[in-house]
Amino acid sequence: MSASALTISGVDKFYGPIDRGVHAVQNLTMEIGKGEIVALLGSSGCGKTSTLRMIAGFEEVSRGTISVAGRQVHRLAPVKRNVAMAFEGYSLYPPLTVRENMAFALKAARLPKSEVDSKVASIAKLLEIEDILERYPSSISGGQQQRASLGRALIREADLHLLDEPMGQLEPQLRAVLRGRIKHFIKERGLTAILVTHDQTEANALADRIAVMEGGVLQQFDTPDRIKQRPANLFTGTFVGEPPMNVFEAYVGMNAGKINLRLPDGLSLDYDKDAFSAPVRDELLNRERVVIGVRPYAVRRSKDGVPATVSANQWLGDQTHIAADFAGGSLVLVEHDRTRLELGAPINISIDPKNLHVFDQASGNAISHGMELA
Ligand SMILES: Nc1ncnc2c1ncn2[C@@H]1O[C@H](COP(=O)(O)OP(=O)(O)OP(=O)(O)O)[C@@H](O)[C@H]1O
Repeated sequence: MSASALTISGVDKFYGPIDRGVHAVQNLTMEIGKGEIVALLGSSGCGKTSTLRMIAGFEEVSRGTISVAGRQVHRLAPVKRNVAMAFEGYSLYPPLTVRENMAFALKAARLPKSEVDSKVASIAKLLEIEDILERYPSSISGGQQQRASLGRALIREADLHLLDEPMGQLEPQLRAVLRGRIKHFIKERGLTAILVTHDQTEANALADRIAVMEGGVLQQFDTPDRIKQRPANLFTGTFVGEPPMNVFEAYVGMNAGKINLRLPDGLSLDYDKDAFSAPVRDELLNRERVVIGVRPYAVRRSKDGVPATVSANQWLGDQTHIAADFAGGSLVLVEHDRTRLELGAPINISIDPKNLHVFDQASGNAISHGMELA
């Protein structure tokens, strides 16, 4: 990795007294390289905004340290951190026009007027807000305010750009266009950006690495592909990916030379011993119970598979989502063709062992992904 743009070490955030208040962020440690785009992804209340606000300096750190570009900043005022932030609540200066809001930091840094004008013009074009530059924040829509706030952050030269739900108010089409442009803008200039989002499409599209958070705890910090292919635990496995990963509890056994994963309702997935690598096989056979997971795209129908009953069937225009009652629960499979299956129809499903994710039943931590140990 290139030089560190941000180092967070053992950071805790309590709202209220330390060790007694709300423990919003728990022992967070992460390092972000210069030029990286990182998404903090998680559901509401997972601690992502608290993390961003501690980096910016709008919330105090209860414990631990934060360094930006090699300089400890967690005790400094926000203006001393050389960090630019676009806020979810926009926080534009009401008495200033959109142009003045965007130019504010550049003027304060005494950049020549011609340079300020050309920077404002190019970012306004990028964000499609050229027509509202002379308007005041109170007279523009929420989506326009959001883009103005984003422009005000991106225009600055800073060690770190923090973007809090930067496109939450925008329509899907505009959001998709801007995502591409913003990523290009950030990469072209070698900026380092951290964005907070609960939208995994946004995280996948923009970020080099995604930090998945839940309950104030960092669950996994990795590339989008690795998070999909090698989820660290049941939480990331089921949180990231659409439709979500199917999961079932299973008893592990060995019968007639086969490894059996016994599911509720007397069903069993049976695999040749050699279907798994020796280390994975050993880990499996060392346990009585596990949780198995399979992505809906990896479930196949096959004549000699395990029986299930269709409970829903939806054609989405480019793929079919089939839900089936299976092993005392529900299983979703995705097929690329238009599949005509009546509700209540019997099907048989099979799961290739290379697509099987296995998790520890007690901790939820991943044991194996296909052939490889986690
Ligand atoms: N000022 C505050 N006082 C007390 N508790 C707070 C405060 N701000 C946040 N919290 C709590 O801290 C936890 C983390 O909140 P945070 O806003 O960081 O989560 P988030 O993942 O960004 O959520 P959202 O997506 O809804 O903004 C939540 O339980 C929240 O209720």
